[in-house]
Amino acid sequence: MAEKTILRALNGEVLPTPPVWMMRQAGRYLPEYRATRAQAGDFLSLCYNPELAAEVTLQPIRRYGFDAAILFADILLLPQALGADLWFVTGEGPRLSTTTTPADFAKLKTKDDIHDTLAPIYETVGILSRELPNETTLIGFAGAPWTVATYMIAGQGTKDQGPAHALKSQDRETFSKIIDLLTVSTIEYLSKQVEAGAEVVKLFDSWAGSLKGDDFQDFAVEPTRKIIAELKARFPQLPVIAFPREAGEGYIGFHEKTGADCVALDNSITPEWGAANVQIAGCVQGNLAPHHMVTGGQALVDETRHVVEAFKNGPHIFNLGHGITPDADPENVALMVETIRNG
Ligand SMILES: Cc1c2[nH]c(c1CCC(=O)O)Cc1[nH]c(c(CCC(=O)O)c1C)Cc1[nH]c(c(CCC(=O)O)c1C)Cc1[nH]c(c(C)c1CCC(=O)O)C2
Repeated sequence: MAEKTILRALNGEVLPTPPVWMMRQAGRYLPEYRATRAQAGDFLSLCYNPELAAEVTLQPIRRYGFDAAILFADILLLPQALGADLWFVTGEGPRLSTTTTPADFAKLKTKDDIHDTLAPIYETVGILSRELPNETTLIGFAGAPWTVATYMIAGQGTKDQGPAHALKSQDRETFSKIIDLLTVSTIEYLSKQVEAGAEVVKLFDSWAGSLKGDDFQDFAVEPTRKIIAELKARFPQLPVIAFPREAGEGYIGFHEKTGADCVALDNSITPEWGAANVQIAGCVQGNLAPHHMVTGGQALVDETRHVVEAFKNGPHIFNLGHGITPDADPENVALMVETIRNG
């Protein structure tokens, strides 16, 4: 039987205390992260510097003793490896060269040509698998194809993913080709992470909630199912976490439809709803609202206890419902961890 708490929960075990980690746990709310990022120069230079990327991954483990470390990288490194230009505008977010026409698509590389660009990421994974404490699980990740496609098509983050929805209806062929290229490339990218030492992988589908009806099946469920099926063919023991953020009713049956071992829940659903409708099918991860890491106090303690209590009868990994924000207070994170572990 697996020893590490995260692997035990992913294997379906119900633990007396849920293991815990946080999305974006290595991030700007930590002064030591800001210092290392300044040393690297900027965010992308940090992602591609294996020593420093490993250092920021380890910082929250040292501070809080989280049960898992997530590789420090970004979901947009894959489109960059496929040939898109990528840069970050401070205070605004990512920008990419757009892929919207057959000619744009034809310029992209193939799934077999991504590894030169991504080699430093695999090196970071290798360093982490050697340096992490024995009890800490190493999580690799990628964006799910739909979410990554929304950025490639719009060239930036969008509120409603309008440009991706438009391409989907106006040039279905090009849109589908982008999704398919991302699907096969993600399989190769995650396989290399696993070979380098990732013990679990997570697929971030941050914009799954904007896919409705058949689109949710075709572009959130199906690419995720294909990626998981091929990864499990290659690595039969590999646990996979899927995060179809704001899927709502779409969360129901997501384990069975995709083969995910764990489904991560966001804050748009209550823990009770998640337990009754999603955890019945397997492990869930979540779902404390990230604002508690800013506001703290008794509400943080009460809500942390509420989440633990609601999920206590099934396999559960404690996490936030989305990434911790830069304005969070590191003391509040300590209070959350203390509350989970000591009641
Ligand atoms: C949509 C998306 C992106 N990146 C990611 C998603 C999906 C999850 C989600 O919905 O949050 C995922 C991601 N981004 C990052 C990680 C590393 C692992 C982790 O800490 O969870 C992961 C898993 C680091 C990061 N990725 C980014 C930062 C902040 C960069 C900085 O230091 O300035 C970090 C730590 C930048 C980023 N990267 C992206 C955006 C939109 C931004 C800008 C927004 C922001 O500033 O928070 C794309």
